[in-house]
Parts: sequence; C-alpha cells; structure tokens
Amino acid sequence: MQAAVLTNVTKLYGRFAALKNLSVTLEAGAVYLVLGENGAGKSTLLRMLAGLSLPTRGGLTVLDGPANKQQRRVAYMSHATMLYDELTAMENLTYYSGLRKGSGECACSGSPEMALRAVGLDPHLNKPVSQYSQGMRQRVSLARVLSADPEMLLLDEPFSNLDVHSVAQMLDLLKDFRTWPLANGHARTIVLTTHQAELAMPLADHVLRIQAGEFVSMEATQKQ
Ligand SMILES: Nc1ncnc2c1ncn2[C@@H]1O[C@H](COP(=O)(O)OP(=O)(O)OP(=O)(O)O)[C@@H](O)[C@H]1O
Repeated sequence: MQAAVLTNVTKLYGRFAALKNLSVTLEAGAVYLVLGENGAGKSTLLRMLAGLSLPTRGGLTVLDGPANKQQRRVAYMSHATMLYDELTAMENLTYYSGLRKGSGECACSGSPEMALRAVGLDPHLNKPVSQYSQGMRQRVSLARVLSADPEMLLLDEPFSNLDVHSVAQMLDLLKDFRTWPLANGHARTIVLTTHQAELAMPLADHVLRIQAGEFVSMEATQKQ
C-alpha cells in the first residue's frame, strides 16, 4: 500500500511556484526524511499531505484517497505548536480528542494521558502551557498528534527547541510509534522535515531532497 502518491504536483502562491511538477511515491510503513534549504517547499509538501492545502495542479492521493478526506487518519505537527496557552497540557489534549470524537470518526487507541506520559510529561501538571518552556510545549504538541493515533504522522521541524537528550527521547518514541498496531492492520508512515538531518537519519528509511520546489532525489538510507 502507498501512503501517498504525488503526480506532477505544482503549488502556486499567486504566480510563485512553491512546488513544481513534483512526482513522488511514499510507501506505507516507512519513515521519510524531507530535506531542503529554507524555502525549498518542505512545509508546503507536508501541509498538502495533511489535507490543509490543495495542489494547484497535479494529482495527490493520501492513504489511497483524496488528501482532504483523510484527516482523521493523518496527524500534522507544524512549526507552531497549536496549543491553547491558557489550558494545561491535559486540557489541551482532551480538547483536541473531543474534537475528533465530535466528528464521530475517532479511531484513537491512545488516550491523552498515555500520550503525555509517552513524551515524558506529567499529565497531572496543573499549569497552563503558557508557563511551559519551549521544549515542553513541543512535547505537548507531539503528544497531541500521537494521541490522534494516526496512520500517517507528519512532523515539521519536530526537533527545533529540543536539547540533545530530548531529541534522543523523541526518536525512541517515534521508533516505538511505528510498531504500535493500528486497528485496520495497516503500517504507520512518518514524514518529517528537519534542518538537523544527522539527528533524524537513524530513524529514516528514505531521504527525499527538494530544492526550490523541485525534486532532487529520493534515496534509501544505509540501513535498508
Ligand atoms: N501562504 C503562502 N503565500 C505565499 N508564499 C508562500 C506561502 N507559504 C509558503 N510560501 C513560499 O513558498 C516557498 C516554500 O515555502 P515552505 O514553507 O514550504 O518552505 P520550507 O522548505 O518549509 O522552508 P523552511 O525550511 O524555511 O521552513 C517559500 O518561498 C515561501 O516563502
């Protein structure tokens, strides 16, 4: 099964092409590291896979369907942590999990409490996230996407603001995440971007390089 298929995808912002005729296939169950310089189009690609932005031209399927219809199977962690400052970590996660349940489409096996413990945070910490350090907010944000129990996890710069020890913990957690069984029996896919490629390399199965919106290469990492 394919996690995503892009066929000649172009994304225009006005007359500016953030992605140009990009054709790539992402296999289900693999970890893809997307590399490219600032402005290469990495976030644009992730936002499309998340169904938050549509291609201007070209074909895109995610988990064998239209990207904007797969949002309950896909979780996206952007640069911005997307947390409500005045709520605690647990309240934030409970709120988001309520939104998913409200849609009647929740397939989550992870609870907010389990997700917070998994990222090394105390679910009972009675402090609004505005008082958390940037690194802690990043963990809450990761817990938020993990508790959605996604088949495809999209992480945009997940290591920014984390110290080396926290990065190692996050990598271990993502390695575990790959093995968590899904109710539909499918394998989980991770797509992540980072400017710290050396940190993510041990987790990655494939490296996709893009430059100025164009495909450069797709290579399997050494461990394959
Ligand atoms: N909403 C938008 N409107 C106009 N231009 C945009 C918009 N979003 C992105 N761009 C432009 O598209 C290009 C690709 O942006 P994108 O954020 O995808 O790059 P990136 O590879 O993620 O960069 P970075 O590593 O700096 O985050 C950039 O030149 C950016 O300025």
